[in-house]
Amino acid sequence: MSQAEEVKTLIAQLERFTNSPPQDIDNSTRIKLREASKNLSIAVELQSDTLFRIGFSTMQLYMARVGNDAKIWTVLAESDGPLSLAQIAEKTKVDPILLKRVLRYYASLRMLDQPGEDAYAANNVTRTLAGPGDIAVEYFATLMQKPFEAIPRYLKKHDYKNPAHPTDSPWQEGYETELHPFVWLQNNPGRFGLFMQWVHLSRAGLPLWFDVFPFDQVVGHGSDKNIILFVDIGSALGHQSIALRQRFPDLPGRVIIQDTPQVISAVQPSHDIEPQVYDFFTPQPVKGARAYYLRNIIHDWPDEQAVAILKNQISAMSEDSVVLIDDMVLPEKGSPWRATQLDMAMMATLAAWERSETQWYALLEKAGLEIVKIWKYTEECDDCIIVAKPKKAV
Ligand SMILES: C[S@@+](CC[C@H](N)C(=O)[O-])C[C@H]1O[C@@H](n2cnc3c(N)ncnc32)[C@H](O)[C@@H]1O
Repeated sequence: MSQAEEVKTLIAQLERFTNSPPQDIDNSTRIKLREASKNLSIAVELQSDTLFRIGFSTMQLYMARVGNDAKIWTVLAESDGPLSLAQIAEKTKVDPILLKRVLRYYASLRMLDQPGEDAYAANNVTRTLAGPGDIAVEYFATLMQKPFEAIPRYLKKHDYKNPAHPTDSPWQEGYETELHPFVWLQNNPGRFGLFMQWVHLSRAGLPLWFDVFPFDQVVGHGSDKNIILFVDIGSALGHQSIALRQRFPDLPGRVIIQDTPQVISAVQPSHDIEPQVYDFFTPQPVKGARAYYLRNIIHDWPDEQAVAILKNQISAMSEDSVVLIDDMVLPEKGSPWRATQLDMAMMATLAAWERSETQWYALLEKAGLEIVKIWKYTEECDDCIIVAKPKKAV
């Protein structure tokens, strides 16, 4: 077969799968298929394709927001079948002349399907944007817009040094503030709520850490109702602790969630979980717990603060205690794009970072901890549970 014939066959196969996406494949194969087709698409780009793809990348976000604001996504997603332009205009009150242009844009970027000249239907992207996607669009188009836009300005001004001070990053440049984002967010409760929703949503649908890490065996073995089983530090509203209780309903032991006064005051007590105000820059007050769990906490901070947080836990640990760090552990090559984008967001907002395995070993060494084992539980972000113990106790 000539290369031209080979390509023709591949195009036919890709079109077939695009029209009817394969259902009977495991998640790992689905990711490989997604990446292979995306990589191929970029590999065959002309110069002008690249310029349009990158140059217009923010347009898609703002046009997605138009779809939220004008309820185009929900109108389509709630319909049992395709709708005409007139029907969508009637329900959304968007000028039909404008609407036709907007729908044409969405169809060209597969944000909806257009099965006929005057027929528009929801696809997988539309349904995401109508559902939880509206939160993500709102988050990136509002809260993240200023720090992201400030990245080049900030880096140039700072001679391209890696941001390493928590209150000196593109966030402060973009918002013209001296406040750390967590303090800024506390002063802006509406924005804080949006941030928390995004934190939750950003991992929706991915495996949970105890799908891979055998918590009941490694941490919960021989537990009883009097032991402190799990301390969830910087827990937010405690989603992970609730999920843990739901997964191991018969595992006895106390579960404590800790966060700032503002967050803890918003917690609705449930699942026998004890909320507690705690500042992780002070020594841990809960002594001798089986597990001190930090999910997406250490990645929020540069090394100096990360070490301080970890040292504050060591002073409370007993022989049986472990630290469980739930964060990304990036490989030296081939990090997933979700992870690298989150890493740039950490740089832009918190002067913080997602760390590679080498960097985790170095950081924990500085904090006086030794890594016992790293359990990877997502392919999308290389999320891992790092099990660590104080150096002397290993
Ligand atoms: C990125 S969120 C992670 C939340 C949660 N662990 C999760 O993975 O969903 C960081 C959390 O750290 C909390 N936090 C920030 N500074 C803190 C401090 N000094 N002491 C305790 N919690 C703090 C924030 O309120 C927020 O809930």
